[in-house]
Amino acid sequence: MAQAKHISDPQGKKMSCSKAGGSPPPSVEQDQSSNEMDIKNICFVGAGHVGAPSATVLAFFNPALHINVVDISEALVRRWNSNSRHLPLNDEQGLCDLVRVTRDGTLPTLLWTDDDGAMERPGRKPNLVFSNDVKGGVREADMVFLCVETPTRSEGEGAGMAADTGSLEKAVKDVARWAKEGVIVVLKSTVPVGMARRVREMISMIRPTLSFEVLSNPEFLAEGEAVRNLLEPDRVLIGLSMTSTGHAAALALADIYTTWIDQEKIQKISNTSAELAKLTANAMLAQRISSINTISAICERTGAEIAEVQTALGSDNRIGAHFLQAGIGFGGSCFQKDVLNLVHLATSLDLRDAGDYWLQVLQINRFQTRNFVQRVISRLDGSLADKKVAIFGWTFKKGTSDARETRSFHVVKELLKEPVKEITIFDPGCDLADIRAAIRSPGGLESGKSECPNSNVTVHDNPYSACQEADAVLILTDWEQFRCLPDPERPSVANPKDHGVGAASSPASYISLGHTASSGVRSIISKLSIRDSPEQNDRSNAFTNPLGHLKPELPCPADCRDCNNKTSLPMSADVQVDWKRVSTKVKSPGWVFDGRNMVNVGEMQKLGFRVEAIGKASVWESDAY
Ligand SMILES: NC(=O)c1ccc[n+]([C@@H]2O[C@H](COP(=O)([O-])OP(=O)(O)OC[C@H]3O[C@@H](n4cnc5c(N)ncnc54)[C@H](O)[C@@H]3O)[C@@H](O)[C@H]2O)c1
Ligand SMILES: O=c1ccn([C@@H]2O[C@H](COP(=O)(O)OP(=O)(O)O[C@H]3O[C@H](CO)[C@@H](O)[C@H](O)[C@H]3O)[C@@H](O)[C@H]2O)c(=O)[nH]1
Repeated sequence: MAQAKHISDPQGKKMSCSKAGGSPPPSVEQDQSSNEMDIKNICFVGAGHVGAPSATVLAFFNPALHINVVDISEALVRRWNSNSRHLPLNDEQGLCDLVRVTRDGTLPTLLWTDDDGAMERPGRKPNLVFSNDVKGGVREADMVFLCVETPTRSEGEGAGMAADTGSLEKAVKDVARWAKEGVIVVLKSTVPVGMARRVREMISMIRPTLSFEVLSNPEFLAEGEAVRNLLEPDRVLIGLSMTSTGHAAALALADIYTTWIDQEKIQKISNTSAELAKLTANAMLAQRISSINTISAICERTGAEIAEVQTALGSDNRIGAHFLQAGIGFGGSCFQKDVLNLVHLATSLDLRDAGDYWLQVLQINRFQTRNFVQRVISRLDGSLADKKVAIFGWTFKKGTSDARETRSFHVVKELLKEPVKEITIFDPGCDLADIRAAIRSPGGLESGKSECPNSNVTVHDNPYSACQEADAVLILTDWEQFRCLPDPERPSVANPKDHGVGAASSPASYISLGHTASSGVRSIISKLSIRDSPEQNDRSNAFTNPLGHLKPELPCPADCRDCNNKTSLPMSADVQVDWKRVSTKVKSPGWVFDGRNMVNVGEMQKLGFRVEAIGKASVWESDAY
């Protein structure tokens, strides 16, 4: 077991958690520094997009803590324990190496000093364990982070609006049943406002004698940037109940974060404020996208150019340049559900106008997708009968293999309302099997086939077969691979299958990715090298420079299930679509509908394409469609 991490207050007094049902102290202003909690063992419940990267980064910077990550999914845990070829989330740059360091430990290495001497840097013991043992993980823990999914409820009261907290409640029951005295429960999932209070009530009801605290610690990482966001968050919110034990628990959590995050970034606020701030952050980001998308539609009809408008807006410091990229609408597992959650909250508080305001953000998102599809149909002579449409991009954004709530799905669904002859789908980062599963899922695209019995949707592992004889290519995800740049030196894909799975997860590619545009990896490298300084090492004892220390991996066993279930990512991240080659495949006049403003229209025209771009009036027909 790793050495105990001792978290103490400046005055060194001790205080244990109070019973949940106990009466709160008279004032929140009382002695907030008089607490000491001995955190040695942490459990993360949920090894998904949030739980696993959060646990890994926390384990990395806190080598003295033991971290268990537990999940009910056997397949997922098997992959977290596998050879790095099969690690989940291998599109999260830097994550694979951090997992290897923390899960496997490291070897001692020699370091060269300034005077050409050498000193041995000791290896590091493993302190991260993935398992399905929820009971064991919770039982040992001084602190439990709940990181399970909270999708929109599909049935019952609030269906289609409220968050489904079923998985969270199940995890809370497990905590109530098995947790030890004094446990700190940390809500990392995005939850409805009031959830911390409900969790407190649930636990006290199930186990009235247990002493515990509940903190809200919503996560703000974005997929594809998880490691960078976790290393350098804009802020860390710690929501607490304003009691002395609440403060003590918040202090214990803050002390763990300050092993790598500046104290000033940690905001201690009430549980309710933290819950509402998380929903509002996502709602406001979504709102900006919907706002700019309405303007892009106006641009298309007036001749104004969205790129110019965006630059003008973004250079106003009060507005800022982020989240002003017009497109076919926002996707992903969070924005829609969190806006709906906010609408549901406002409506349930009898604030109908406030709810309607946020609902409009989602209506505009749907409008934007329909508007784009209408434009496609209009340019293709008002009918898709006998037309083949090639979709470039399935994931909800670049840099992730995740296609939850992707707008591409909705575009294809809209297209299938027409008697379209054929739709092909190509995505450079999404597992082909996942795309096929989404098409076949209940409510998936095949349900559209009844409206369009002759339709034919196929998934391709390269862009060239997808666009063979296509009447139009639709760019729906902002993958860098789709850019058409005036650079004759840029490599093209001779055989896309040469650049396969795992490219982003081997140590070699970690280094090679460092010189690409990856700010995530650069950020890790710079953080790690900063921590080479003795002062930094003393502060947290954190391990540095994992690249020289990684333990060699054992090959997969002959019967490795994950080798047999091999995923197939078609292209590597630094290879562009060869648009010249595409131009030889598609049907004349070479329509390209750029839903993410990825291609350089001038360059594409030189190749003979007709491009219709978001937020740009058509140069091919003067009349509005
Ligand atoms: N995905 C993101 O980028 C992101 C970012 C910030 C916040 N969030 C929020 O974080 C939460 C988790 O999101 P996610 O994307 O990581 O979800 P996910 O689906 O990727 O992972 C959730 C995991 O929890 C496991 N799980 C469910 N119930 C369990 C239980 N009772 N015991 C043990 N394991 C259980 C599931 O098997 C799954 O692996 C959600 O509330 C989400 O809104 C997500
Ligand atoms: O200017 C922009 C920016 C984004 N998008 C789209 O918006 C969606 C969401 O993008 P992004 O926010 O980058 O991805 P997520 O991984 O969904 O992250 C969001 O949702 C997470 C889950 O709550 C939060 O933690 C993050 O802070 C929040 O950015 C994607 O479809 C993007 O293509 C645009 O259309 N225009």
